This record gives sequence, structure tokens and C-alpha cells, in this order.
Amino acid sequence: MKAVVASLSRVMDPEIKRPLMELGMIPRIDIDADGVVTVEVLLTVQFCPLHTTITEDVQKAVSGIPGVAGAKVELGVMTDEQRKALNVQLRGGVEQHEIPFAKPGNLTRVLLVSSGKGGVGKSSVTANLALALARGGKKVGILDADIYGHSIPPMLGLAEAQPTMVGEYIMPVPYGDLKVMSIGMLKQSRDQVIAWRGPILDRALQQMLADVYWGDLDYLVVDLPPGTGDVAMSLGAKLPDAEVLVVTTPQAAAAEVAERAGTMADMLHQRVIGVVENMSYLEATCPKCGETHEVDIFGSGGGEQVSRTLSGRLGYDVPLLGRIPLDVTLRVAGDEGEPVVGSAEPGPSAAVIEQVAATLAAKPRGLAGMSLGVTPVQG
Ligand SMILES: Nc1ncnc2c1ncn2[C@@H]1O[C@H](COP(=O)(O)OP(=O)(O)OP(=O)(O)O)[C@@H](O)[C@H]1O
Repeated sequence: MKAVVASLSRVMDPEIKRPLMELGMIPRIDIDADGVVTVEVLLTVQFCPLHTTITEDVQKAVSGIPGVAGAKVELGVMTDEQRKALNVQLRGGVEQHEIPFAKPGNLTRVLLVSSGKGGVGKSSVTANLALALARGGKKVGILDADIYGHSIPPMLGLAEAQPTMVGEYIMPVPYGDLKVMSIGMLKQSRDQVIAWRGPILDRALQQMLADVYWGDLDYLVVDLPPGTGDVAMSLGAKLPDAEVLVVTTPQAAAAEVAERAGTMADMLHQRVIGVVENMSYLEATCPKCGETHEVDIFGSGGGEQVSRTLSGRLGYDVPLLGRIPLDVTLRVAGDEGEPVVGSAEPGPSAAVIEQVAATLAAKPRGLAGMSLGVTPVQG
């Protein structure tokens, strides 16, 4: 047994680069009468992409030891408590700040802007929607959690901005009245590629939610990466009261993937508040008749399809909140770092986004699943 423990104590977590044993990831080692060793390994998150590497490393560490006839690995997943303890350990024993938005009774509405496919305009919708809400008098923060395409800072002209630290808090970067924080702002250099997964990614998200001094917000609008990956899952656990807005294009193929993003939100017990169809049509003047027509460049009906499917699947109304046209001013404004909402030449898209913001603001947050911070009196 001693040799087995000694060998296992050298197996490192491939991502955290610290021994599995030290991280509490090996809670049990058994050796049966035939010399077969069973090692229980607790993964930090379910479906950890590194589970094969970890399993092979553990098997390799045990197999060569004299007297060992075989090695079995039983995979499990850490409980919330165990994960919390690991996070404290990774922070050098310092208890982490609480996520204000997850506290019972917190009144900030968290809107997760999600999409199935990439490039459908999710970040453009996030930035402009946040601005529209702020123009409506709300206190708004934007959190760019898109690890692959953190494009919120350049869209707001903040590509070079660095947040400052005050005490143990990170100050969000201001854009007018908006408070902005991006995963890109945590990078050491602009060209660094973020390839975080599992607990490292989880820690970065925790940091952006809890260690950033958001202050008192009416809305936190979060730009998610496209798809149904680690960020969506991690935020699902951290922000169970968040509402999800699904962005799609009119194309049937994009709509189908967007439906999956909405379904995933439901699996994480988040409410899907609505669908926004982007790049819906192009207003063009016909060279023959001289009239203006809506040209369906990317087909039509995707937004309605997602709304219909999700309403049926989730059992409540998931409305189509708006159809944003293809609009050169929106694209140029984003490229130049001054979003179209609130600009001197807003173009046709800004009005739709302002309308979506007004609809959302008029809609009270659903209380289903929310922690209200009250204890029912026993009768
Ligand atoms: N309605 C629109 N009209 C014209 N251009 C648009 C429109 N919406 C988005 N774009 C442009 O399309 C490109 C992609 O948009 P954006 O970055 O917002 O998409 P995304 O879904 O966030 O992409 P990613 O996959 O990187 O997260 C940008 O250049 C943006 O300016």
C-alpha cells in the first residue's frame, strides 16, 4: 500500500499542475486479496475533458508496482462543498468572495446572452442591449465571458483598457455609465490564447463575478461563448437565477443549434426569457421599381422557429422579442468602438434593440426557482 500511495502522490492534475492527492481528488485507494488496486478519482466537474488523461496517468502510476496485479479507476465528481474547499486551497487558504448576484434576495437581473452558432451577432446584441438598458435609466454591467471571441472591449473602444485593483477588488472599466469586465482583461497580453477549462476556467468566472466590484446593478448582461460548453455550465451553477436570451439568425440550421442552447439553459434551471433574431433582413431599394424591399439574405423564420420550439419544449412562453435587420451602421459602429445604440446615426438596428430592452425592462423577473431569502413558517 505504501508504494501505491507514494506513486499516486506524484500524479499531477494536468491542468492545475498540482498532485491529485494534494487536491483531494483521490479520496479512496483499495487493494483486494488478488492485488488489484482500485483508485477513486473525483473530477472537479462532470464531463471533465481531461478524464481520459487523468485515468491513464493514475493507471500508469499504479501498474508498474511489484505485487500489483491490476489497476482500476473509478471516476466520480466533486460535490459543491469539495469544489469550494479546492477553490479555497487554490487561493492559498483565503476564503473566496461571495457572488453578489447569487445571494438570496439580490435584485440584480442577470441576462445571459447565448447563441448556438458563433458569429450570429451575440456580442453586438449584448453591448447594444446593455447600452439601451442604461439609456433607459438602469444601472448596468457587462460581463464578457466569451473565452474564444471576447469582443466586447473592442466594440466599446476599450481594447487596451486594463482594470485597476482597489484593495482586494478589481474595478470594472467604465464606458459612460456602464461597468465593463471582460475575460480578455484578465489576460497578460492581447495575443494570449485562452485555453482554460475545468477548475481554471471556473476560477476565472468566479473571479469576474465575485472579485469585481460591481456595486449596485439593476442588470448584469453577460456575453456567453457560442454553444453549450464549459462556461454555460459553470455559470449555470453559479447563477441559477439568471435569465437567458437566445440570439439566432433566420437560417434553419442556426436556429436548430440555438434551440439546443436554450434547452441547455433549462437543464441548468435558468429561465429562457426570449429570442432575438439578428441579421433578419436587408432593407434594399429595388433597382427596377425603386421601392424598398426586405431581402431575406439568410432565409427567414429562424427566430420564430426557436421561439416556437422552446415554448413547446420548456412549457412556458419564450417570445421572439425582436428582429434586427442587417445594418452597415451597426457593423461599422462596432468596428470603431462606439456602438450603434446612442450614436448620432443609429441606423435601423438600434431602434429594434431599444425596443427589445424596453420589453425586457417592462417584464418582471420570473420568480420560479429564485432563492427569496425567506424561510417558510412551519404550521
Ligand atoms: N445586424 C447586423 N448587421 C450587420 N452586421 C452585423 C449585425 N450583427 C452583427 N454584425 C457583425 O457581424 C460580426 C459578428 O458579430 P458579433 O461579434 O456580435 O457576433 P458573435 O455572435 O458575438 O460572434 P462570436 O462567435 O465571436 O461570439 C461583427 O462584425 C458584427 O459587427
